[in-house]
Amino acid sequence: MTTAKPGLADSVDWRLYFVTDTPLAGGPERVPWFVEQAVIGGAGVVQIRDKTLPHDDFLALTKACVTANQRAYERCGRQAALVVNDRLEVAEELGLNVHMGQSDGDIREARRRLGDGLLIGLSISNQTELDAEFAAQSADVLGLSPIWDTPTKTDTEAALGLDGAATLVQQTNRRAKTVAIGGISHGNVRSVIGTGVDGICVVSAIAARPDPQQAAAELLKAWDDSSASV
Ligand SMILES: Cc1ncc(COP(=O)(O)OP(=O)(O)O)c(N)n1
Ligand SMILES: Cc1nc(C(=O)O)sc1CCOP(=O)(O)O
Ligand SMILES: [Mg+2]
Repeated sequence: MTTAKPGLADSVDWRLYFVTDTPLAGGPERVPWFVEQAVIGGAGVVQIRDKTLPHDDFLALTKACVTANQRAYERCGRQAALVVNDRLEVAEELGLNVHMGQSDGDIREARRRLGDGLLIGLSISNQTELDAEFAAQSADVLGLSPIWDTPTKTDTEAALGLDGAATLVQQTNRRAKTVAIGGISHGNVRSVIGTGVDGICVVSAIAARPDPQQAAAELLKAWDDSSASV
């Protein structure tokens, strides 16, 4: 077993990928509202990320986000692919996709446990990491990280910049989906889309905005505006 079954990654709309942030939302009880608003605004993927909650609280938060995603579906007819950050046991228990960093454990073990009906994301910060992953591919989507330094997460590798991201996208030969993360805002999103990634991934550009639904809709619209030039 390697990547997920054929067609699964293609069935996801990667263009706008929202990663939750509990402090920015104002606490765990506020996170599901941000998820619902982001999905109604057009996010095709939502990652539940909380680096500090104990297991049971994170499990409850993730379940509440599943419900929020269903509520969004009832309101707008669309729902997002849900991804669990780091916590493979929660992804396994709830039957959700997972995103892992380079230090989050063995991605091949994650594939064995999740099977081929769920998607696995992996953070990639340089060519060496990309080569290592493709030597025995398990990931369906690569988070190119970070594009720029960001106050939202400071323990990152060196920033790739637009040229670094574009080079990595080319090196994938489309063997995996690519999403860009780190420092992406309404002001620079079009330049990131121009690197050839399948999606842009944001935290604060949605989670720190008073109207997350509108913020998401504006970010998604950047794809329409740029489609003539990509
Ligand atoms: C889509 C996406 N890409 C990269 C990351 C960062 O993952 P990681 O390096 O494991 O850092 P944490 O998010 O776990 O702090 C991501 N979460 N999502
Ligand atoms: C969760 C995360 N991972 C990153 C990485 O580079 O791996 S940067 C990041 C946070 C991105 O936040 P914002 O959109 O507010 O810049
Ligand atoms: Mg991680």
